[in-house]
Amino acid sequence: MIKVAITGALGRMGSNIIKTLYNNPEDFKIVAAIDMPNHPKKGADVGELIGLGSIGVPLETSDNLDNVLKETKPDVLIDFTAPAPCVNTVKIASSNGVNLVIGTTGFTEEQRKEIEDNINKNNIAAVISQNYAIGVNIFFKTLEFLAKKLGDYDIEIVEMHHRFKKDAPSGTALRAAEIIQNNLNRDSKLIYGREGLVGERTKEEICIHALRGGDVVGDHTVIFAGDGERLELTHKASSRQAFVNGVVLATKFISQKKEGIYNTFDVLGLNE
Ligand SMILES: NC(=O)C1=CN([C@@H]2O[C@H](COP(=O)(O)OP(=O)(O)OC[C@H]3O[C@@H](n4cnc5c(N)ncnc54)[C@H](OP(=O)(O)O)[C@@H]3O)[C@@H](O)[C@H]2O)C=CC1
Ligand SMILES: O=C(O)C1=N[C@H](C(=O)O)C[C@H](O)C1
Repeated sequence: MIKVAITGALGRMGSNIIKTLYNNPEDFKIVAAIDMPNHPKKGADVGELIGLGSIGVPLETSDNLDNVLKETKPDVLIDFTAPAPCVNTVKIASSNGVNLVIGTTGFTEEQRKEIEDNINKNNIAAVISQNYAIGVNIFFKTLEFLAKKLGDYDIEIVEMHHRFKKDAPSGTALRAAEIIQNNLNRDSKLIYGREGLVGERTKEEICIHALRGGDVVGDHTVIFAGDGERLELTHKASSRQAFVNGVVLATKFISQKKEGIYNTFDVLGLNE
């Protein structure tokens, strides 16, 4: 039985993760659910707040995270919040020896380094992934192959998400670009959208276009455009359950690890 704490418990991802973990009592026990500091519903049953009915877990707030972790002693903390609160959560969780599953995106380079330094310094284990959907990880793996084989083609990335998404471009689009760049046999340069008299496209450009609107869960397309043809690789998430299913696997995986930083390729055995 894995004891789990969730930060961002009332959010789109956090609430769906709680529902799934609660429905798998043989594997998971939710010991803490945490959201915004000074939340007006602090102390209320989290299950009631997310439409699950009573689950006997009171809403805690992240200003009290250190005490909550000391009292509830989770094996794993799952974070789907925003960059600054996630960095703070990592510091507190790692100093309490709690392993992590991190899904938050939109970090600066400095924030990413701070997260990694804290995990390493405290000898805990963490999975960090910009996208927990199994299909997206196969999409990433396919991009390794396509970048090697179609390296001469012009490469563009298009992502679309719901109107509430705060970071752009998506973490998934940035990770896709990174994978492509690591597998291209030539120089490349990331750019973000185009406007004005942009002139002829250079071969080096990999341009990311971020679309926002409606309730789109998460669409990503990478276009390899050559002379007389183009190849488009698309993944579309139609339900957040796709991400949640990967989070469940990552939580089981990281509960068995002592230390180190892992990604979803490690969880899914895609490095072999
Ligand atoms: N890796 C992956 O597979 C996926 C990653 N994501 C990423 O996960 C993150 C969350 O996404 P989503 O669930 O849609 O976002 P939401 O805004 O729905 O959820 C975030 C939750 O965290 C809360 N929160 C904000 N600040 C704090 C804080 N200081 N302490 C505790 N809780 C806080 C928010 O409260 P409030 O609403 O009051 O601000 C909200 O309840 C994003 O970065 C997103 O890109 C999303 C889907 C999949
Ligand atoms: O905010 C979201 O919703 C999502 N965020 C992740 C990202 O930034 O890539 C993953 C997914 O696309 C949904």
